[in-house]
Amino acid sequence: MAPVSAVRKILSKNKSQPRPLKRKREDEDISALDQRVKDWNPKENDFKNFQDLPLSRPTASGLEASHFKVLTDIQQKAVPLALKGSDILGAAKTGSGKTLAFLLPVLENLYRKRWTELDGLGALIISPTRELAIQIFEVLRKIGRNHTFSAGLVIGGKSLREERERLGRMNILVCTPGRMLQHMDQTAAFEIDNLQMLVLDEADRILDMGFQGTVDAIVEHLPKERQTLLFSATQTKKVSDLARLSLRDPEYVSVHEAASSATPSTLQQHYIVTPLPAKLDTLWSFIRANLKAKILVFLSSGKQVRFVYESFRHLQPGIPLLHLHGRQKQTARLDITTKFSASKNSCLFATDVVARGLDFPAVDWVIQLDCPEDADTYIHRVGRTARYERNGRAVLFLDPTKEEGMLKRLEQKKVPIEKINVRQKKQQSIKNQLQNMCFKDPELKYLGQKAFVSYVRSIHIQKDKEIFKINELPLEEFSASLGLPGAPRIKFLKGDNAKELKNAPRQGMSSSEEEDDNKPAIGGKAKSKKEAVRTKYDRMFERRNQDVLAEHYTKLVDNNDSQGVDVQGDADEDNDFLTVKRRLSDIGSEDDELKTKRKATGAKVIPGLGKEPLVIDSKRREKLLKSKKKLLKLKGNGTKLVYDDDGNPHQVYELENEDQFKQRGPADAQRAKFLEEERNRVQAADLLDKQTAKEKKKERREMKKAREAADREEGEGDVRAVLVPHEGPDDDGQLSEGSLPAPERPSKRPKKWFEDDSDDGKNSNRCGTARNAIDDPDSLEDLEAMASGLLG
Ligand SMILES: Nc1ncnc2c1ncn2[C@@H]1O[C@H](COP(=O)(O)OP(=O)(O)OP(=O)(O)O)[C@@H](O)[C@H]1O
Repeated sequence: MAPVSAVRKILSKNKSQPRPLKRKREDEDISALDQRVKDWNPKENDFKNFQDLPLSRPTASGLEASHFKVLTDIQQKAVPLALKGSDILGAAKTGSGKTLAFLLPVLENLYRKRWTELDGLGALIISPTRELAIQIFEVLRKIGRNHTFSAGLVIGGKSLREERERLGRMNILVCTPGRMLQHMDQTAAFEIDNLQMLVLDEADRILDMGFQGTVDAIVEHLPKERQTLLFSATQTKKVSDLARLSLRDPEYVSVHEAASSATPSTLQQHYIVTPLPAKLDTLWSFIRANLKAKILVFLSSGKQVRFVYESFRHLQPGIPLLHLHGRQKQTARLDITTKFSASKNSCLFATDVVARGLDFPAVDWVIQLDCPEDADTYIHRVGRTARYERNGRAVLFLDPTKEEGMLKRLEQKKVPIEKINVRQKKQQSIKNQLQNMCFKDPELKYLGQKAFVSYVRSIHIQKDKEIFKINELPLEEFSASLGLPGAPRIKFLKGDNAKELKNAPRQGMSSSEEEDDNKPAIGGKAKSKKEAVRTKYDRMFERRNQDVLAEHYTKLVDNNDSQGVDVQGDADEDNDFLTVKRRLSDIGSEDDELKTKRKATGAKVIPGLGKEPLVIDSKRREKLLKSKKKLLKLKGNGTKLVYDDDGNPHQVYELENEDQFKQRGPADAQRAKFLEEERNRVQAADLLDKQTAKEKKKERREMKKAREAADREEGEGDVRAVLVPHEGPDDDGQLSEGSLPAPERPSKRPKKWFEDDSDDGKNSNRCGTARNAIDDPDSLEDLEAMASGLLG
């Protein structure tokens, strides 16, 4: 997992005031602030700066230290309403400061509620991608530096157990939907009943088809009484979406709705029409002409990203190249975003995994080599440049078949875009070089083939057929332009039907958190057959040399000689519970055979398990009986029996006869019933576990509260926590499931963990604690090192 913060407690060094007196003062301050917020009327009060807002001292000083002074439009409109507790539907252009617009109310509202570590999770912030979640967490860390909340990041990439151990003590969580749901379902000690605020950043994306099931399930776990904030540059107003979140009279705050364009005014937007087979030449020529720029290039799939990155890298354009897509490891992804953020000139090839929310500083150009799936995606992609009053430029590459349709969509969304032409003099062709490279390097050729297939598939699955017309594309020439000897044959999956089309953008356009662009496109059926899901029963029957199953196995599987078993030839045709049909009456025939043999020879017969019976028909064989070891070999293993309540022995695995099985109804119905019963059983057990864990936790919390109250009375010290990411083991050791960590005893003053330009040593938190300087972390490892340094 990514870092999760630890709760730190800091001893106040201010000895001048007795402790109970200080606490009383703070209580009075918070009550006064609360009253100010209640009485405050944003319409009557003229305000431009953060210091004009009724904010707590920790937030105000955090904002100041982070150089935030003047509010942006969306902050001016949304923050006051959110401070007063309204549900908000916030819409504002990209790069206009929406992150602060929801983080400030989160900090302030929890602060005014006197939220402590013991109150559990107070706010949940959901982001569609890991990168964005990390970014939000970083901003939270900056402006929340002087608060006492614990905050964590739950985005996957590390073991569930590690995350689970710290979840119980978090006040604010920034997360991605999939991982969050996993915890909600599986972590007994994770309590969300107290949640006060739910925030969805990029709300329209989180509420769309790709995340629908997950988000609905998350919301089911949350209390209905809460404040909900939704933000996006392309906000959803769909009543059905809002109903799913049970918003209470939401305030729609849209600061740029009346504006003439949906994109920042500092953004220059162009498009060029370039035939599909010429697009790589045009991109190459563009990069060669802008070697000193910072360029972000969007492609429609991870495979395309890899091919263009690898082939351009071989060609050495003279600018650092980077690539990013959802199939990379988390550490690599973080490393690349950090590198691109820090670089002055570089070119990043990426999928839509970075299309939303990411705040790369000073990007000069956003190039859309592949057409976005819709105008909203276009708006988010170009929004990676021209952020917060900076200039930026964007170029959309369109092949002639897409020009008319896409322009129409952009116009409908108020996107001002102008056509420009490529200077033919500057156009260079790399087709021959690519062909040469693909010829010499089979791996590159293979990447090219996959890129081709994934491109065609991404067009095929698009919903908007006015833009994406697969039949009009010159695919043969396109494949040649990638350097391929011929266009790979593409067989579209049967699954690419209307139903799949609904989710198509998430698979084909690669913007999903769990991006999967490895779906088979060629020979899809054969592959899917091979990769069909294997159940535990399938695996059980595939096993060989298993003592317990040996007998059944030989009788049931791979035995086509109709002796006892009738195995179905084509697993694909059979969706039954088990793929094996049994004739159990035959299994019992062994005893009859033995009896006949004995009768015929007059010999003693000793039945063996899974072996030929041993017939004692000579002296030599009789001798065998004296050697236990040899006999064992012949006899095979013993039979394990289980006894029922009446004391009757049974085989461990008892197979019922087919007629009986059939009598109980069709196999499908039986399977459904079995699954349903098991599900209910597990759910009931889960509820019980959760309930027990909750009760234990509550008990401990009450004891702890009482203990702390006693401590405070004794004037032992002030309890404070700072927001700090943490991954190393806590000083209080492992936290067992369902239990709450014992409170840490503040023994020494924590080291300083954050520094920025304004931090001249005079800035201190409200407890007056000095901190040691540590640079801003730029990798997960740095975050971990920093946190463990602190804990050490
Ligand atoms: N009040 C402010 N004063 C100065 N800079 C600000 C202010 N608010 C935000 N910013 C800066 O503006 C930039 C964009 O902010 P942010 O990432 O919150 O935009 P956004 O509206 O969420 O964009 P997107 O729609 O792309 O997610 C950031 O670099 C942020 O630090």
